[in-house]
Amino acid sequence: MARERRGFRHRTRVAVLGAGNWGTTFAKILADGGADVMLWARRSELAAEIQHEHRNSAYLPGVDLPHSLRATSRLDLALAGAEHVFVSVPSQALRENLIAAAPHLGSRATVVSLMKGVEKSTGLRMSEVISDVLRLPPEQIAVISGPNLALEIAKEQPTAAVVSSQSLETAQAVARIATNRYFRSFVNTDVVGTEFGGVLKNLIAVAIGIVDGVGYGENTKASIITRGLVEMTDFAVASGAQAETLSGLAGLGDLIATCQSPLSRNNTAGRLLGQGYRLADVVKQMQQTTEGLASVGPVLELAAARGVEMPIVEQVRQVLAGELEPKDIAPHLTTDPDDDPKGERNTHGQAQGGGALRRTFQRALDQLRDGGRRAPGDRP
Ligand SMILES: NC(=O)C1=CN([C@@H]2O[C@H](COP(=O)(O)OP(=O)(O)OC[C@H]3O[C@@H](n4cnc5c(N)ncnc54)[C@H](O)[C@@H]3O)[C@@H](O)[C@H]2O)C=CC1
Ligand SMILES: O=C(CO)COP(=O)(O)O
Repeated sequence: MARERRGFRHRTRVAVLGAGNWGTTFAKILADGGADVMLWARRSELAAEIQHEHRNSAYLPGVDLPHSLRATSRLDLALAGAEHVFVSVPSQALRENLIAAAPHLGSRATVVSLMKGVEKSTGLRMSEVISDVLRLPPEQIAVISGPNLALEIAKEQPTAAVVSSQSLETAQAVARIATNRYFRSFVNTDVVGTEFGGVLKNLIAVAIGIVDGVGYGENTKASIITRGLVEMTDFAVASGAQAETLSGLAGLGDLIATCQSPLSRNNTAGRLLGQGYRLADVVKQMQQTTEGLASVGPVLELAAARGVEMPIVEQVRQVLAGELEPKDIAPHLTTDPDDDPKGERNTHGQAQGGGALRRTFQRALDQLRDGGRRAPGDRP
């Protein structure tokens, strides 16, 4: 935490690894919040542009970066003395980057994932990969997620996010430095829910892009978003998350932002698929990280292992594999509304989950009736 001492202002030393859209934007958030930030870019030309011209023209055109933000392509310099290390590389490259960073990492540094994917080869969440490679105790690991389209934040449009760590103190310490006049970090201790919120909303955003590309309208999209949130919640709860987290910033909040915005790469990739492009062409066209395309397989494997049905995510897989026409994607709505007035059943008459979500809303209603303060979940 930045603190005053006899006129000397201590600025927390932090490193950000990965100078793409989100890494650069997050480095700006931290620098504007008063931290002493060193951003690591793989390419020396990019590091030089950020350091000397205060720009990252490839990823954030038109955005002026703070002059206090320094950049380097040397990992050892980026990590020297860093108390907190924020990581924003593509999920599939996290492990190799952590292995390279490990020798330069201070033994007490907190490592914070900014990423929204799962490792394809292991099915591990990003915080699990961090734990696996670096052998850090849970209180030195945190994750950040929320409705955070990078370019909007780089333009200083007000936004909120959640910092999550098993240790509330760690989450609060990270939230303090990751807060400034346009960015507010809330905290929770539900790492599983916070991470899976970010992973799963990408898949629903791909589905929304697909139906948008086909030309379907708002009813289809609203149905997919609503049923998608049920799938996200059931999957996350079966994985050990708290349902409340999925109705907070890292779940519903991010789902709304990503499904609505043309800035979303997942949404854009889906739209191209819906317009009839084949997956290989879409991948070629997407110059930036599109996590949802890599997460579909591992998420469905985990869902099968946990006995969770994910009809929308399964249809996304089928479209990606060329097994389903984009126009045939459907939100699997109730076929007989009288059959199940409270829940929603699929075409086979099976309950489509939603129990956890319903319980959350019920608890929130009960709290309101009791004169309670507010639903649990993201806290200031
Ligand atoms: N862009 C956004 O609005 C947000 C992105 N995220 C997450 O942040 C993570 C990174 O995404 P973006 O910054 O948007 O992606 P990006 O594609 O803009 O940037 C990725 C960066 O990683 C670098 N990179 C690529 N392969 C690498 C490797 N093997 N080793 C090291 N660096 C490598 C690229 O050169 C680039 O600088 C993703 O998990 C994404 O889901 C989270 C919130 C918002
Ligand atoms: O995570 C994001 C917004 O919160 C960014 O979404 P995309 O990765 O789809 O661009």
